Amino acid sequence: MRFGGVVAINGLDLTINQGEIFALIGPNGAGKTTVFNVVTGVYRPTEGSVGFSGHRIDGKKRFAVTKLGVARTFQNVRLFHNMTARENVMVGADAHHRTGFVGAALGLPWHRREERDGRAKAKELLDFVGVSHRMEESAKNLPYGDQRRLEIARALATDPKLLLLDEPAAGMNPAEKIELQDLIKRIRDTGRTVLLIEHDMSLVMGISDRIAVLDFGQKIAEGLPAEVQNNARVIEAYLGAPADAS
Ligand SMILES: Nc1ncnc2c1ncn2[C@@H]1O[C@H](COP(=O)(O)OP(=O)(O)OP(=O)(O)O)[C@@H](O)[C@H]1O
Repeated sequence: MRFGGVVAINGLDLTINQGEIFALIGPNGAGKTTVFNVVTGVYRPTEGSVGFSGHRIDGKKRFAVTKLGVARTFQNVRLFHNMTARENVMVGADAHHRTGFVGAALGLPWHRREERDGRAKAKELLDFVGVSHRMEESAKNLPYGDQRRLEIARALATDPKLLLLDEPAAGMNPAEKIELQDLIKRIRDTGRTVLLIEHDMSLVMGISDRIAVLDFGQKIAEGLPAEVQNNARVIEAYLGAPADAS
């Protein structure tokens, strides 16, 4: 993937298995968020392809990728600040609803049923992420850690097979990180696949089934947490010095 003269991802070959927690790590600017943007249809890759669940999805529109079962959260929280937590989750679920705007405006019966089901589903998801006690509060009044979990609930509302989390632990305190770790495992345990970008190494090492390391748009290592942690190229990329330098 190029942006003018910048090659953000270069010859990257990644296979993520169904039902695993896969982490994408690497120094700032390595290309991690660009991978998310290419997978979710924000950018059409200048070369290469992306396959998901038997479909080729590179270049597809964002809503089409969502419909196929891919959802994401963003590096910076993106919520509807004046809507309640529950409404934010219901908006997330709209990607799968039948009626849309016209049905809502006409008050069609199946729209009313969807609305009722949507409210119940939203509560369930907020319970699942641990924010249901604040579901009628405006998103902007939630503590930061709860906003991040609300974002995850909103992404889950589309019932994704693959969930992409972009730095979910950023700005969280240690207790919130432990809860997040547990939440990500529970998401995987419901049968979903999780692709994670994260800078917090203890979180990454603690929950990932496999890890790939990017540096300047290229994959420099891939494997189990213990393998990646001890890889000389990875240590070099992070420390910015040859691995054997003393
Ligand atoms: N829309 C864009 N236009 C131009 N350059 C871009 C664009 N998006 C990303 N880049 C460039 O691509 C490279 C990879 O950026 P990317 O945001 O994917 O890195 P990252 O690994 O997610 O970094 P970070 O950990 O800091 O979020 C950077 O050099 C960045 O400046």
